[in-house]
Amino acid sequence: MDSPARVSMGDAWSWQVHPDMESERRQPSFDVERLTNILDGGAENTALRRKVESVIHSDPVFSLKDNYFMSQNERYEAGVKKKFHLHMIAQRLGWSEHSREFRYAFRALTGDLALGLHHIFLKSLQSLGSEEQIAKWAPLCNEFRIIATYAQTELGHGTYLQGLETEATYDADTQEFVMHSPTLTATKWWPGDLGRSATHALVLAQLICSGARQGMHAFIVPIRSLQDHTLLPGVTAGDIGPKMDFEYTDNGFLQLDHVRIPRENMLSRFAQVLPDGTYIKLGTAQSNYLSMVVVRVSLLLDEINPLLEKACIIAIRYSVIRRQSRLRPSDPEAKVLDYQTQQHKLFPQLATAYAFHFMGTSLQEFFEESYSAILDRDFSLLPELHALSSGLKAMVSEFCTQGAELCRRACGGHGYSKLSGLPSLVSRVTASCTYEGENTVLYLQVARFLVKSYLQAQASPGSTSKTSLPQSVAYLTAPDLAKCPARRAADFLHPELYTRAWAHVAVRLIKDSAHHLQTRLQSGADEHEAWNQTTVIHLQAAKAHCYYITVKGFAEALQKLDHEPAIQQALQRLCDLFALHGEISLPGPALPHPEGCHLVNGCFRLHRSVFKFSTWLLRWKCL
Ligand SMILES: CCCCCCC/C=C/C(=O)SCCNC(=O)CCNC(=O)[C@H](O)C(C)(C)COP(=O)(O)OP(=O)(O)OC[C@H]1O[C@@H](n2cnc3c(N)ncnc32)[C@H](O)[C@@H]1OP(=O)(O)O
Ligand SMILES: Cc1cc2nc3c(=O)[nH]c(=O)nc-3n(C[C@H](O)[C@H](O)[C@H](O)COP(=O)(O)OP(=O)(O)OC[C@H]3O[C@@H](n4cnc5c(N)ncnc54)[C@H](O)[C@@H]3O)c2cc1C
Repeated sequence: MDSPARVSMGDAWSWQVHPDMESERRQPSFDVERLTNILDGGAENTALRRKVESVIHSDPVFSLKDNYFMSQNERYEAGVKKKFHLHMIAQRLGWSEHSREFRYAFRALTGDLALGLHHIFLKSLQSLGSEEQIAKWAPLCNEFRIIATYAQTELGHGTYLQGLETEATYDADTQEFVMHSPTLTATKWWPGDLGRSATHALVLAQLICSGARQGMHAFIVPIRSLQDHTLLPGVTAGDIGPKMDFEYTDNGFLQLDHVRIPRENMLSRFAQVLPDGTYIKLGTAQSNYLSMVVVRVSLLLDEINPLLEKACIIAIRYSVIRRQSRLRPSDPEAKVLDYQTQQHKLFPQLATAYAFHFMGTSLQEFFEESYSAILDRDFSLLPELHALSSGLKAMVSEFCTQGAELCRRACGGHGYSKLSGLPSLVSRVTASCTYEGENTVLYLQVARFLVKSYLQAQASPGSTSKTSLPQSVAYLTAPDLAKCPARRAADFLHPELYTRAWAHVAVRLIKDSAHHLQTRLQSGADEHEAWNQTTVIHLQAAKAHCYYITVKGFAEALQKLDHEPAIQQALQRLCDLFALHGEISLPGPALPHPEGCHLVNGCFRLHRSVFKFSTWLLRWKCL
């Protein structure tokens, strides 16, 4: 069970649970252990998670007590020490690289480990490498005989991958690639573990062979000696210096001066260069972007949403034991959680964390189904997977960043103390809006997919482009709501209604964005200018689509809990709150339309009643 909150009992500090916390936890309406099992994916996983957590929390090497008093160098050294200490524990206990044990250990350590990019290198190797290359390099990584990073972003380009300047020129005479940074802006900048740790880098570079530029490909480049860790000839690298967070990761820079690597070092699942320099394309133009899709999906459940979950737990526990001011002059000082404004700050964040948990689980299932097909070079599901992973990474990181900051502010002065844990959660989750694809750019990728899907849905029946739509946009062809069926506020508490309402909002925005685009084109703007002039509404459409996907995923997950009525009812309140609060937190999509206003007005009235339900529920689960 949860560790007792250390509290002051008069003058003596004790490890007993605070009486206010104790009272909140008394007489739950549902079986908390069963809900815990559901969130863990089964009782067996709960037991395993707790076993791993006890190993981590009882080991003094993993103590966090000095974290906030360390310099950047000390944080980095501590991160490396913890990483290898965990690796030795894993070897001793038989935890394998992709095991549940490792996931639980990482989560228990709040990712406070160095060499995070070493694992992103491994994911990229498994996505882009041939079976032979995986067989060669994966064991070296798993046994830490090499330490690797993923070096894609340059000083001059992070988003626009077609603009990457690092070159990989094939020399048929020696069957080697010549890796070179032709300009200052070609300097690789940001890759984690590059500044001091990595011995190898997966360098994403423009392939030049047979006299042509073939686009971005991935090359394994040795950068430091395995004997004495010094930089190899032609390699300049170092740390990029202080950052907003991630002090335990040595984000670095890299310049290559005509560094030669063997032909076999280009990852070749989707493209090959033959000894004579012939280029063989085995995938699509974007196949080498696959590793970013893989990482975006993995970050949702393993890195980003857990940061909001932790912020909610800290802030709601604080709000139960913090007493401030009086609800009535004759009352004792009130728990700040009893103020509706405090509930209005925190409960939607908790609902969001639960919504993202269930959505992330269903995205993971879709990912596993489509990823294995893509590895076999069936790319039919890749456009939908790219759109889903891009949009949901953008939305989850945006909402988790906003939510964690709200939780921090809800804790008053203590929320500004690093010792609360909240400032670090906020500064860490903030980075997720930028890394692995800047959010605006990723939302626009979704918008591009939505406009294409909408036009496909509008194509005349029987026309060649009238093929069936991908599952996640099937709602574009569903019969639209002629009028909002709700007649009173309580009608909005029906998942089927609010899911359809969100589909309606998304369809309307997608339709508006497509029509705006058409109008610009008809007024004479070329396709690029017309697109740029309508990107703000495209962004709204993409956000509404992602919110609809999340509401739908959460509601569908709860339908599978009929055998757990008490838990289902409790989580239903969270789903209601997430769905309805979205109409307020994303006011743009709903307001302009009569139904939309009806929906929002209903939400405001309803919001309070949902809060009443949730006050009682939510104090419980996360305490
Ligand atoms: C514990 C540790 C935690 C922290 C770890 C942090 C680690 C961080 C690592 C990094 O940040 S690594 C670097 C990440 N960088 C990016 O994500 C770059 C973002 N930019 C892009 O993804 C692309 O450049 C773009 C913005 C999507 C643009 O692509 P492009 O330049 O090719 O032009 P478009 O015309 O927009 O797209 C053409 C075509 O390609 C499809 N597409 C684009 N990306 C993908 C993809 N990833 N997978 C599949 N398909 C993709 C796009 O939909 C277009 O398709 P069509 O519409 O033409 O069919
Ligand atoms: C903590 C952290 C860790 C990182 N780790 C790594 C790593 O390990 N390896 C690695 O390769 N990279 C890494 N990165 C780099 C990261 O991937 C890039 O910062 C990210 O892709 C954004 O690119 P950029 O910084 O060039 O910003 P830009 O792309 O220049 O974005 C700047 C602004 O321009 C806007 N913009 C850009 N293009 C468009 C467009 N087409 N339409 C509309 N607006 C646009 C963006 O929305 C944004 O507002 C890391 C970054 C951070 C913060």
